[in-house]
Amino acid sequence: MNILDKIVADKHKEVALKKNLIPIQQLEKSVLFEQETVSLANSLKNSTTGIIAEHKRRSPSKAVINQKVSVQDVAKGYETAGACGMSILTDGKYFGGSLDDFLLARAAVNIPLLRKEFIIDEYQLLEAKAHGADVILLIAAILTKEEIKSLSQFAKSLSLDVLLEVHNQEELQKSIMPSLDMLGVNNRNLKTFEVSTEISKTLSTQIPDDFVKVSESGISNVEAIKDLQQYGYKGFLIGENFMKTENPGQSAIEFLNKLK
Ligand SMILES: O=C(O)c1ccccc1NCC(=O)[C@H](O)[C@H](O)COP(=O)(O)O
Repeated sequence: MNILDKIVADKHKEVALKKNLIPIQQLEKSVLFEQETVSLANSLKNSTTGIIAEHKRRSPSKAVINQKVSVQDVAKGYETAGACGMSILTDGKYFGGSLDDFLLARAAVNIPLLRKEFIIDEYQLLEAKAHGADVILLIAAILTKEEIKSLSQFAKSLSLDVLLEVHNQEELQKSIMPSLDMLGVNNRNLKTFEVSTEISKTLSTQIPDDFVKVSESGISNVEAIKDLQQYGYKGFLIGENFMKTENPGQSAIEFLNKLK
């Protein structure tokens, strides 16, 4: 079994347990559930930099990245830097994240927040909404076309933006549908962990103009962004490059200063 299959198998068990612990009605009663969302897609469209900065303590490909920094400090640093949005890993087992991290970031900043999760069930979208998310991620590699359609439509009914992630042509072809706001190309093959921004370039011409194009993973310098902008990319998801430093917020500030 590859790592992605393992993550998804664990996620099914986790969601089944949570559904018994916290009923949907309780999620819907959260004050944040009623909060108006801010569109990441609009923020990217209006930006010349397009950085979505990520909070990521560890990962299957890199083990520990940063266990020391506080999520609030990271969030405030990213907002000060001028990031268009922040992505927060909420998976505990493989990434060391949590929904508590999400709440702390929500309380600290006003920029759009993306719940970075392995979404396989509508319940996780209600959780995202109840914790103040503006955007959710759907990963084509772990969902059927029908699941992408129903989950994205449900997310839109909750006023959440949808970022759909692909890694190859087949995933892209099954995913193009009007209930998505952004199409992300993950430069990391989630089964082998190989990383190359070439895949963003190759798939760029096949992404219709109606979607905001986002390039994800393995971006570590301003030159890579300038290059990807030539292929129509408006958003750039960066995690490790900031998180591996002692002060991720400060690293984002320096990075964006070079980009502006
Ligand atoms: O990062 C991993 O090792 C990983 C492994 C398996 C599934 C997902 C994984 N990462 C999620 C992401 O897509 C990245 O966190 C995100 O795009 C940022 O990437 P990076 O800038 O390379 O940290």
